[in-house]
Amino acid sequence: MNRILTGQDMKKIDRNTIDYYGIPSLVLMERAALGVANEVMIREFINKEKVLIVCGTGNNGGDGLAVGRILLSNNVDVKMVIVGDYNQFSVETKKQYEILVKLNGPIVFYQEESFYHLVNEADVIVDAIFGVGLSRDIKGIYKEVIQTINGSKKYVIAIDIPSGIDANSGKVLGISIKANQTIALSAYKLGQVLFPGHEYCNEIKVIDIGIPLEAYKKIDKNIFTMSKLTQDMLPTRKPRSNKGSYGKVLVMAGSKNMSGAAYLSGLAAYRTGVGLVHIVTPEDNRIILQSQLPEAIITTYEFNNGCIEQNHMEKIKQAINNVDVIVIGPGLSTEIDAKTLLIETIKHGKVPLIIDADGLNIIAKNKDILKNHQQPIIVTPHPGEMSRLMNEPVQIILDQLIEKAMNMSEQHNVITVLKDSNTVITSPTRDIYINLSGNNGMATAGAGDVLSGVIGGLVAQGIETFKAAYTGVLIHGLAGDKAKESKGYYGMIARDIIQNIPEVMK
Ligand SMILES: NC(=O)C1=CN([C@@H]2O[C@H](COP(=O)(O)OP(=O)(O)OC[C@H]3O[C@@H](n4cnc5c(N)ncnc54)[C@H](O)[C@@H]3O)[C@@H](O)[C@H]2O)[C@@H](O)CC1
Ligand SMILES: Nc1ncnc2c1ncn2[C@@H]1O[C@H](COP(=O)(O)OP(=O)(O)O)[C@@H](O)[C@H]1O
Ligand SMILES: [K+]
Repeated sequence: MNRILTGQDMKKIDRNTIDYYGIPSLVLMERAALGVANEVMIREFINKEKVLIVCGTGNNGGDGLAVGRILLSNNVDVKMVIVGDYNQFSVETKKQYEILVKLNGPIVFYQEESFYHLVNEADVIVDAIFGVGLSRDIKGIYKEVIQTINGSKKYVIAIDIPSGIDANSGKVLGISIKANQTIALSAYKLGQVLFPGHEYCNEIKVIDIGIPLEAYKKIDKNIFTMSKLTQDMLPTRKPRSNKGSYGKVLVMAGSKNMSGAAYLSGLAAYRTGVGLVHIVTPEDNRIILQSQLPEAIITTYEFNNGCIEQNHMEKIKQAINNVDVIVIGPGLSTEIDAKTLLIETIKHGKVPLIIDADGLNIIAKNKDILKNHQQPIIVTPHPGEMSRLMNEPVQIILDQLIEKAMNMSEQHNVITVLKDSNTVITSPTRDIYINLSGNNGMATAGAGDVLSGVIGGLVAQGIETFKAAYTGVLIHGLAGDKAKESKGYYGMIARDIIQNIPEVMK
C-alpha cells in the first residue's frame, strides 16, 4: 500500500517528525537529497552529461542544493542556479548555500541571459524551485524560468513535485514545469495523482527519507494506491475445491439486440476466477450469447408493454437468491422493463450488487431507487454517468473527483468507483483509493463492462466489497497495460483487456 497525502498533511508530518520525534530537518533533507542524487547518478551516460539544478529559496531549493553537493562529490558535472534572493532563504536552505560557498561550489543567482545559456548547455535539469510549499500563482521571474526550462525540451527531474503543481489539488498554479520524472519524497502527494498534475509528473518514484511510520498515524484521511497486485489481494485457491468453491456471479445485462455488454462482463468474471456465471438478458440475446459464451448459464425474459412476464420474473427472483453477487446495468437500456428489473433486484436481492452503466442512468432519473437498500452496493459511474447521478456538469465532476465520489458514498451508503484515467474509489467509511494503472488505450467501448465483471468476480470469490472494488480496478488497469504491450494504444479493444487478466493474476 502506498499512501497519498495532501501537501498540507505532508507538511504536518514533516513538522511532527522534526518537533516531536526530534529528527532534525537537515537530516530529512540529506536523506531526500541522497535519494534524488542516486536517481540522477543511475542515468546510463551520467559521466558524460551536464546537470543543471534550478533551486528556489524554500526547502525544495535546499533539497536541490544538497543534491548538487552530493553530485559534486561524485564527480558529476553539475551547476546550480538560485532563483530568488539570499534574504528569502529558509533556515535549512541558507545552511545548504553556506556549505556550498565554503566548498566553492558552482552556484549562481538567476540572471536571464546566463540562465538561458546554462539551460542550453545542460543535458539534465533538476527542478527544485517549489515543492509542497507553493501557495499562489507563479508570476514574474519564476514564470520566465519555467518557460525557459519547458521550452528547452531537456530531460527534467522534479524534486518532490513539478514546480507549479498544487500538491493538494493537482491544479496548475499559473504555469508548471513539465517533468520527465518526479521523485516524490516520503509519499505520493494528491497533486501528483490527480489531473492535470499527474500529466506534469510523468514517471513518479516515491523514495523514503526516514520519516517514522508513527508520524503518519496523525492523518485522518486514509488515501492510498497500490502499484502492484500481490497474492494477499487475491482470493485463495484451494487444492481440494470445485466450481462451487469460487462463487457465482449473476450478470443482468444487455437489451434487445445488445448482447455485447453481457458477454464482456460475464467473460471478464470468468477470467477473474469465478466458478459460475449466470446471465439474465432479454430473449432476443439467447442464441448469440449461448454461442459466444457457452460456459455461462443463460436465463432470458420477455416483456409486454414494459412488464416482464410473470413466470420469467419468478425465474429471475430465484436466480437473484442463488448467487454470491449481482452485476446489473451494462447495456441494459433505460426502458421500463430494465427499471423493473433493477427495482426488483434491489428489493429482493441480499447479496452485494454492482450497478453500472444503464443501471446508473435509471437511478439518475429515479433517485429513490437507492433508498433503504439492504445489500452492499458498488456503483461504477464514468464522469458522464456521475454527472447525471449528481445533477452537476461533467466538468465539476472532473475537477472534484474525490469530493463527488465521497458525496455519493455518504449520501447513498455505497462504494463509489468513479472511473477516469486515474479512477477514484470511495467508501462510506471514508477510505479513498486512487488507481494509477491503465492507459488511454482503454478508452474504448466495453472497457467499463469488463471492469464490472472483474469486480463481480472478486466479490463472488469472497473478497470484501471495498477491497474487491480497488483490486478489480487495479487488475483491470494492469490488464490494459499488458494489452498495450502487444496491441498498442490505438488497436486495443475491450476483449484485449479480458485476454490479459489471466496473465496479470498468475
Ligand atoms: N524539513 C522539511 O520540512 C522537509 C522539506 N522538504 C522539502 O521542502 C519542500 C517544502 O518546502 P517549503 O515549505 O519551504 O516550500 P517550497 O520550497 O515548496 O517553497 C515555498 C517557498 O516559496 C514561496 N512561494 C510559494 N508560492 C510562491 C509563488 N507562487 N511565487 C513565488 N514564491 C512562492 C514561499 O513563500 C516559500 O518561501 C518539500 O516539497 C520538500 O522538497 C524535504 O527537504 C524534506 C524535509
Ligand atoms: N486514459 C485512461 N487511462 C486509464 N484508464 C482508462 C483511460 N480511459 C478509460 N479508462 C478506463 O476504461 C474504463 C472505461 O469505462 P467506461 O467509460 O464505462 O466504458 P464503456 O461504457 O464503454 O464500457 C474505465 O474503467 C476507465 O477507468
Ligand atoms: K520541484
